[in-house]
Amino acid sequence: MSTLNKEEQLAVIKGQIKSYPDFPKKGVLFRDVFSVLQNPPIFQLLTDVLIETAKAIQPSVEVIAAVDSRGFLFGPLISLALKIPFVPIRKKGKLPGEVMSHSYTKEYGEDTLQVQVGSISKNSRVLVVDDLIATGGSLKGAVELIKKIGAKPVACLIVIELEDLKGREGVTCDVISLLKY
Ligand SMILES: O=P(O)(O)OC[C@H]1O[C@H](OP(=O)(O)OP(=O)(O)O)[C@H](O)[C@@H]1O
Ligand SMILES: Nc1ncnc2[nH]cnc12
Repeated sequence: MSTLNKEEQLAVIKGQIKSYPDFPKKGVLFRDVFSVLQNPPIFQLLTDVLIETAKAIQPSVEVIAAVDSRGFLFGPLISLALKIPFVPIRKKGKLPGEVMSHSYTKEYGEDTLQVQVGSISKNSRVLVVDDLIATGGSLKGAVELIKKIGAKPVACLIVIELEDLKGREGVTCDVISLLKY
């Protein structure tokens, strides 16, 4: 794998992603990132590419935040490699203590995200991680929450981008995606 250039590495990862028409609703083509995790060498390759990409972000990031739940597959791995804290942004009702909330619309429904007040130091530079951007509702919600608690979203790092849905347009920081559909 290591002899492949970046473009070839991304092509190998993309080749592992399975797509399911009409899931979870008619008209949605579901891109299943879990299919990558079923192949350890390709999961390792994806993890390495994410870590390398996160390390190159300028200004350097101080905290990794990831979106419940598929963002949790990758966010902690990146935080360990960069030796910086990991903070979860969870769906409503899952986090104890004082939280801030943001409701939003996504490709196949509505939801509310929450973050614990005090989980990220004020003015910290944050990288937001998720598996996929569709309409951008979830990512936009996560970015707004990070701002609400006084931290600074520097960029979002996403595995899969559904470009036709133009989700990145609503997100108020840089969006870096590895695989475009
Ligand atoms: O750009 P959007 O239209 O907001 O859609 C993208 C979001 O949808 C999926 O999460 P989902 O809410 O289905 O939860 P899950 O990760 O727990 O499956 C995906 O993991 C993203 O977080
Ligand atoms: N098309 C899609 N595939 C996988 N996850 C999604 N989340 C929102 N839209 C999605």
